[in-house]
Amino acid sequence: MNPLPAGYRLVDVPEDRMREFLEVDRLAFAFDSTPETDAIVPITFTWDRAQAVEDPAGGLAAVHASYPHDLPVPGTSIACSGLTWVGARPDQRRRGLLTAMIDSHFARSLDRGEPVSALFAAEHAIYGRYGYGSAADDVRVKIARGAALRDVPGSEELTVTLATADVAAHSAVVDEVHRAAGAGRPGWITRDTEVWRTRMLVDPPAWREGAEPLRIATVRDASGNARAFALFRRKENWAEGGPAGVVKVREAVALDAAATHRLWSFLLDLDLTATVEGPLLPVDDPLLLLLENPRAVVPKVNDNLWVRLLDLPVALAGRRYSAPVDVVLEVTDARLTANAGRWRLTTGARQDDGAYPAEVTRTQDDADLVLDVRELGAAYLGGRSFAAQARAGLVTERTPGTLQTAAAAFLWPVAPMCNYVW
Ligand SMILES: CC(=O)SCCNC(=O)CCNC(=O)[C@H](O)C(C)(C)COP(=O)(O)OP(=O)(O)OC[C@H]1O[C@@H](n2cnc3c(N)ncnc32)[C@H](O)[C@@H]1OP(=O)(O)O
Repeated sequence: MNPLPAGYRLVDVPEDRMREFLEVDRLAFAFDSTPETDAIVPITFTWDRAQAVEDPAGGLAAVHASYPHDLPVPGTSIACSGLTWVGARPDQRRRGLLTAMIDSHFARSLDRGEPVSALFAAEHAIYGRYGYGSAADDVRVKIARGAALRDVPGSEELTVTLATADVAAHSAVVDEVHRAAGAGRPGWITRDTEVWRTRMLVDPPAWREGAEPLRIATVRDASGNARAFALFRRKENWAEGGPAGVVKVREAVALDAAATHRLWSFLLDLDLTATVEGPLLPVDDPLLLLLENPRAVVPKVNDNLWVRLLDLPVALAGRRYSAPVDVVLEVTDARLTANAGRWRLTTGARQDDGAYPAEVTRTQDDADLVLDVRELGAAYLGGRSFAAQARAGLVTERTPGTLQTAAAAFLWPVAPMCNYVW
């Protein structure tokens, strides 16, 4: 455990210290809020998972919380402690407060039976030192109005309705489509509480930046079943050449190719607009394959989820594998030393879905691959190849041929991603 400076201590944060907690986060992230916005935007974590560092005078110097996520991993899902709301007051930085909070977060997560932690990183440089690996990417695209899509049979029969987004009217349909659309995608964390389902649809005026209120487009089939939705707003803009409005899409999710086609045909052809700014999309989103001219799109790829294996054998046995493998991994882990050492990962019989379960046991046998827990976290969701990591010098192959088989087993055919930042 990292020692705190003299006089500082870790404390639980009960709800009656909410104002102090939020004040630290606002100072850390340099943002302000208003009572009107606070009244609309619910706090999504629960106070039993909030923790802080108190300074010697009893004030809060740094804070964090976590969510009890059910994290989809290749072939199944696993209990995951989602680290969030991390912040240190600017006048309390760089004296080890985050490091102490991370050690505590790891210990508490393990006590709760959560073998994995995940997060969205505010800055790329922060979390690798704690053994988190960047495990997924997302892509944001800017698309010109009118961009053509390849034909998809069945798209024409689907209908689109437009409404102003409303929690009571739309949270159920948004949840239903989001849940079904992401089934089988590692990292696709669903919104499992009422508070989260509300949070996805709130629209305080302060967030609009001059654009219209949040709208929802819902795609339905002939029976009235929802097949896709997009949450978006248009921002009016008049340029010299005429109308040049922007469509800012918060979320766009579809169940299949026809629904994807229908949804994006609508978003890409709104009157008085010139550009569509997409939401977080998986790097293998069908939209990217349906565009007639993908070069007309300006893509921006960012790191998405970061993953930390807290209980290595439970975490590795808690996902499925794409191919048979029998490999000894020699792992370094400076913070959680119970993970360090050699582990044999052996897959069992192929399941009906084509994937393989695995057993993970400690071994004294010679290592086939040598790597840090950070690289194992990066590969955990199936989106980063050991072979690529080896080319970057981050994984060492000791037994020729094992890089190929282990990389094939850990990779997954569906790209990992979570489509909202928590
Ligand atoms: C999951 C999430 O919630 S992501 C949100 C993270 N929060 C933010 O980005 C808000 C603004 N930043 C902050 O509040 C703080 O700078 C924090 C929370 C990122 C770091 O808190 P601190 O208490 O200063 O971190 P701490 O002193 O424990 O630093 C540990 C190490 O990380 C390094 N470090 C910490 N933050 C950063 C950073 N943003 N960039 C580069 N290095 C960093 C420190 O230099 C130190 O390195 P060292 O061990 O080599 O000396």
